[in-house]
Amino acid sequence: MELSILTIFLLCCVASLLLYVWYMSKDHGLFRKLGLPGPTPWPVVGNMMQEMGGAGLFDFHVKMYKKYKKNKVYGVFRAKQPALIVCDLDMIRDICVKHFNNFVNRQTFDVEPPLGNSLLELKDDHWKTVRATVSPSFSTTKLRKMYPHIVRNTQLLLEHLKEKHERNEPVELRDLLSAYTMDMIASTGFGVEINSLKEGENEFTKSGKALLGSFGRFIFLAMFVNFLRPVFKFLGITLMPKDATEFFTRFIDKALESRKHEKGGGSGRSDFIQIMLDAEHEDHTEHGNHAVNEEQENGHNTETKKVLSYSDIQGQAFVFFLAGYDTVATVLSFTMFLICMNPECLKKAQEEVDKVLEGKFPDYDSVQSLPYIEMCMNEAMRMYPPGFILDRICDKEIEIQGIKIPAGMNVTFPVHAIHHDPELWSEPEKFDPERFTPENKAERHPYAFLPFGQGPRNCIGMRLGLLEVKVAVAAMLQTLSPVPCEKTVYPFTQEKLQVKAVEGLWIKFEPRKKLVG
Ligand code: HEM
Repeated sequence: MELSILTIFLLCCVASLLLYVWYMSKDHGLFRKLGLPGPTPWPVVGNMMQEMGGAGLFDFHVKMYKKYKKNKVYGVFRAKQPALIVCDLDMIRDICVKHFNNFVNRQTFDVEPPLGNSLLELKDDHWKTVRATVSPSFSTTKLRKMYPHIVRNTQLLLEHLKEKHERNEPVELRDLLSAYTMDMIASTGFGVEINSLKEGENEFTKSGKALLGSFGRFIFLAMFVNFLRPVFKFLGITLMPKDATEFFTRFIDKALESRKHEKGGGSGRSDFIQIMLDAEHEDHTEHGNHAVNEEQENGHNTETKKVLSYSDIQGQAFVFFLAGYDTVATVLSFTMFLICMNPECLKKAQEEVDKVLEGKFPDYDSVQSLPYIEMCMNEAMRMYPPGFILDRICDKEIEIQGIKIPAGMNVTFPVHAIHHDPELWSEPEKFDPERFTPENKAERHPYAFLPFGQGPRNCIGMRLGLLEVKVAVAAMLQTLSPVPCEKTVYPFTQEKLQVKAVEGLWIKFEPRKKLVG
């Protein structure tokens, strides 16, 4: 009997499909074999339908965390990839700090450059060298140098909000403050003023959104068809959206190129790329004999600094855009919104600002003395942490707190679920900045609060991020009062896969005090 071409084709399709189902599901018995609990994985998708679909990522991990907390860990499969979710805070501490050398890397998917060359993705010794070189860019001295950029952009934000008030227009905090953050990054990172706040959507905010909005495409390509990567490469298909990546790469290249033609290579400028270029120059002149930087003083990364390659600089400049954009905008918008929705907190925050700043725009030193504003920011980051899930890869098999972790395993910290654990935070859905008084903090496990991760691979931009948010919150509360408006929805619905309010964060601003001097 002869088979028609169509029949052969159909048989090949069925065989490929069966092969695909087998390949994607063959390891799904791993956690059972290891004697570790977890929800039952489905063929091919593992637990992704439960994790990403249904009630959403946040609810899924809150439920699983509650169910398996007593077991310290639970296992899930993201398609064929296993991930061990760690609920035990002592285990998280040991992974991040005590056994850091066995957990240096995050899970990566060979993302193409420049993101692939950034600190987020780099591995092992290459990561250590770049991190040690870039760390001093966030020292007190360097942040002071960047401060005038922050002041200029915050003053533009205040003017913009006053105009909104004059036109009696409400503002959606997330969009507004994303534009402000983009202006701040271009300015503190590259010494360029891009005016997203005034212009509304421009190429910068559009490309920033495109990069952040590519999560679904990234997950699909990296999780379900990763084995086809050579074919993608051949066809020019990338994990990150090409146009947006190229837009930022062109901008970074132009900024780097222009420094070559400036007097002294741009030295005297106080932005992030200049600090990286100066670090290179320092190395040439001092032959690598550098003063100890702040991070080294804190016991992290005692590597000697080395010269960064062009692609290293490009990678870090790119991540300055990516890592500092949505994170800062999220913390800033939720902090302002939650303060606005809790009038007693608003009153306390404004009293503090009035007392400490004495009617003057916050300077670098005065902004360090605003403990109540900091408590409000911490509480907003507890409820809505931008890094709601963090991970590390286990290098060699190890036993931690009685749990055996195999080599190559992804260990994930469910930050959002930990931040909403009622045993750590009573009434976790309530906005209560008092949780962050020094006394209350001292009573809690130090790993109960993880907005910037922990250990040598924590957020390198933490101090800059906190500074940007604190200056903006203080300056807004000093001269304006946030008030609810007709469009305000509170409590709001959180999106299923992003730290975002479905209905938006709408408020109005009313004028308050004028600055002196
Ligand atoms: C309030 C704002 C911010 C929040 C909440 C935040 C949060 C985080 C978190 C949770 C991580 C992962 C840490 C870990 O795995 O332990 C991280 C890593 C990182 N962040 Fe931030 N971030 C913020 C602002 C910034 C800013 C302004 C920059 C830069 C310019 C930045 C650059 C980075 C980089 C480069 C990494 C990777 C570090 C490494 O792997 O060595 N972040 N951030």
